[in-house]
Amino acid sequence: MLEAVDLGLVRGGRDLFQQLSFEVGPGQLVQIEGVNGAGKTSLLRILAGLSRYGFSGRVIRHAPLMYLGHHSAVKGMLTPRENLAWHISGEGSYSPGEIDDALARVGLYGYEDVPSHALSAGQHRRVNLARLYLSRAPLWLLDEPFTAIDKGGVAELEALLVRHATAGNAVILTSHQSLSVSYPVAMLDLLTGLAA
Ligand SMILES: Nc1ncnc2c1ncn2[C@@H]1O[C@H](COP(=O)(O)OP(=O)(O)OP(=O)(O)O)[C@@H](O)[C@H]1O
Repeated sequence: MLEAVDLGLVRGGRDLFQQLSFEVGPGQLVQIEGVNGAGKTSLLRILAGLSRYGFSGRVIRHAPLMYLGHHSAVKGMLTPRENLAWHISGEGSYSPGEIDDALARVGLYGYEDVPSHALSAGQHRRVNLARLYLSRAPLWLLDEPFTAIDKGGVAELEALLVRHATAGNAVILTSHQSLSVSYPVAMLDLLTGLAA
């Protein structure tokens, strides 16, 4: 689904990674590991095609992807329903029922029409995560998807990622926590590459 070939990135005079090559195929759940500032977000943005310059190597994408960034892109003036509809408008057409169903799946039933500035940090993240329930992209690139999510939400999200991978899709994510899933998680180290 995705090939990274000889990727290299220097930031602030520091080599974050060099000659990093790996392939991610159907069914794979890949976790990028590394300490704060190691370059996980930078790599994910390169993989997503959001960083076009400043790195060496190339990325070959064989499948449509969805990227969910670290920072919440939820507009405070809009409701969760409006935010979600806006975010997924480029991916296809969805009925109001599908949008409400996605919000319900992330625990936002009853909050569909509340201005988003009145929601908590975790609820903001959940508005973003609702996009995954509507996504038709086979490859998901997720930057710290568990941030600010409570225990129940983490378990549901883990189950969703496993379902996505099991269905022959792929997920690449950054996270500082280990996933509690009964599914193989391939660890991607920025210095040594993808563990077999
Ligand atoms: N726009 C930028 N300009 C210059 N340096 C940057 C920029 N963005 C990130 N960096 C630097 O690149 C390094 C890697 O940042 P990145 O956000 O990719 O790390 P990370 O592994 O995701 O960290 P964390 O676990 O803290 O989220 C950091 O040292 C950071 O200071």
